[in-house]
Amino acid sequence: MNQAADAELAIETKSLTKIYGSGNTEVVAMRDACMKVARGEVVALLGPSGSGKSTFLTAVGLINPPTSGQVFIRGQLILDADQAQVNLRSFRRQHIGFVFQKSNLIPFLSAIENVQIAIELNGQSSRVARQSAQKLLDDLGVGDRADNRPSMLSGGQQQRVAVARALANNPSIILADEPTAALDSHRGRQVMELFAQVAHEHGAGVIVVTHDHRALDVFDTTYEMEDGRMFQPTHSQPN
Ligand SMILES: Nc1ncnc2c1ncn2[C@@H]1O[C@H](COP(=O)(O)OP(=O)(O)OP(=O)(O)O)[C@@H](O)[C@H]1O
Repeated sequence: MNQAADAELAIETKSLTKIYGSGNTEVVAMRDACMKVARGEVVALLGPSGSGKSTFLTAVGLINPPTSGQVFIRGQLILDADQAQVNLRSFRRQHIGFVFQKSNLIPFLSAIENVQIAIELNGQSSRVARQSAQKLLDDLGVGDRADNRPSMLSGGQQQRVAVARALANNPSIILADEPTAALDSHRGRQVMELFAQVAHEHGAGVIVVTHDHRALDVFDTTYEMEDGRMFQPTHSQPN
C-alpha cells in the first residue's frame, strides 16, 4: 500500500485513535484525529479538559503511540499504530522540540547550560553547543540572563529559555502543552508570538495546546477537540 504523504507538510496525522484500558475500564481518548500542519504553520489546539488534547500531542510527539492511525513527519511515515518505522528516541531528539506548561528547566544548571546540554546530547562539541545556545538565548531576548539559574528568572524568562531549548536542534516540529498557563496575559501573548515567529522563520510546524482564547489571532489555524474527536471550527481559515 502506498503510504506516501505530502512532504511539504511538517506533520500529518491520519485517523489517530487511542484506547486506554479494556472492557469496563476502556476509554476512547481520541477518535480518528486528522490534522495537517504545513512547514511554517502555527496551530492552536483547543478543547475542554479530558477531550484528548494531551493524548493527541503525545502521539504526535512519539511518546504515547496511538492504538490505530498514522503519524507522518515531513512526509515520512513514523508511526503506524504503535509500530515505529524509525528509531523513535533519536528521531525525537533530532526533529521534535517540546515545551510544557512549566518550563521544566534543570534547576542546578544555568540558562545557557540548559540549552547547551540539549545540543551536546545531539552530538555537538561543547564549544559549538555553547555558541549556538547563546545565539538562541539572544534571539529570544534572554541572552543577558544566560548565566542565571532558572530560579533567578521570571516565569516568562524561564519559558523563553524553554523555547530556546526546544529549538536547540532546529526541529522540524515543536509541540507545546499549555506553555502559557503559568503566565499573565501579556507574557502569555509574547510567548505565543514567539511560537509564530519561530514557525515562520525556521519553517517548523508548531502545535500549541491552549485554553487561552485571548491570543488566538496569533495562530494560522485553530483545531478543537471534544470527546476525543478533532475538528476545525467553521470560522477558522481552511488549510
Ligand atoms: N493513561 C491513561 N489511562 C486511562 N485513561 C486516560 C489516560 N490518559 C488519559 N486518559 C483519559 O483520556 C481522556 C483524554 O485525556 P487527555 O489527557 O488527552 O485530555 P486533555 O484534553 O489533554 O485534558 P486536560 O486539558 O485536562 O489536560 C480523558 O478521559 C482521560 O481521563
